[in-house]
Amino acid sequence: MQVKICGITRAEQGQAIARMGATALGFICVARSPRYITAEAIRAIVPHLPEAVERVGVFVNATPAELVQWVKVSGLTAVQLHGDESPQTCRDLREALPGIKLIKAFRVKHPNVLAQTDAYTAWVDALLLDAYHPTQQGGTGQTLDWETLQSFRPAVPWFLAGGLTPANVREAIALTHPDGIDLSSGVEQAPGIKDLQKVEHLFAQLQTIMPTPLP
Ligand SMILES: O=C(O)c1ccccc1N[C@@H]1O[C@H](COP(=O)(O)O)[C@@H](O)[C@H]1O
Repeated sequence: MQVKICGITRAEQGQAIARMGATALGFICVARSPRYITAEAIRAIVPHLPEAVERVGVFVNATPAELVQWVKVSGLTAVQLHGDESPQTCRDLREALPGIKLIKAFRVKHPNVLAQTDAYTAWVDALLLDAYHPTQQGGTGQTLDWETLQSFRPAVPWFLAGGLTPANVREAIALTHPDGIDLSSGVEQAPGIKDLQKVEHLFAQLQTIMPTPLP
């Protein structure tokens, strides 16, 4: 099970969370987010992290040229496309960002969004499903209707996101069987500041359902 913890802004927190067993750390590269971090600040954090941990930049409708520049400056190993990026944009990014993993995120307003994901799987490494919110693009703490995801089995691995917490993560996994989970506001004390006790509680919960969830 992949475990991505998103909204990292501090090196010591990223390091501690990686040590607890996160397989990926997310950095919010969206200027209007309260969890925003610059490319230069990510670059300063990266040397403190284990090499094996994926460093995921989260973007909303950034252009390919902007993404190339962010990756070059920051040391990201993956980008999460959390806006309305088209399959063609993902295809272009595949070429523009060789060696960088692409994760296409969908904010699921209605279950029919799931059918749209098929058009992306040839161009991305993973999908991510997040909850829909009318005014915010992510980090909302809203959950999806997990019942509607029970038979979601795309051709690439997928992450469940949206309002996951140490208290609900076991039920969410049991109902949806994702390849990975992604948590942000459910393990933070304030936007951009993680609550390490909550993260520890999360991994303790995961340990009860997967004896060896950690890398
Ligand atoms: O966290 C943000 O501020 C954010 C801003 C813009 C796009 C995505 C953002 N976060 C992503 O939201 C999901 C779920 O967050 P939560 O667990 O419900 O708080 C996660 O994938 C973040 O990467």
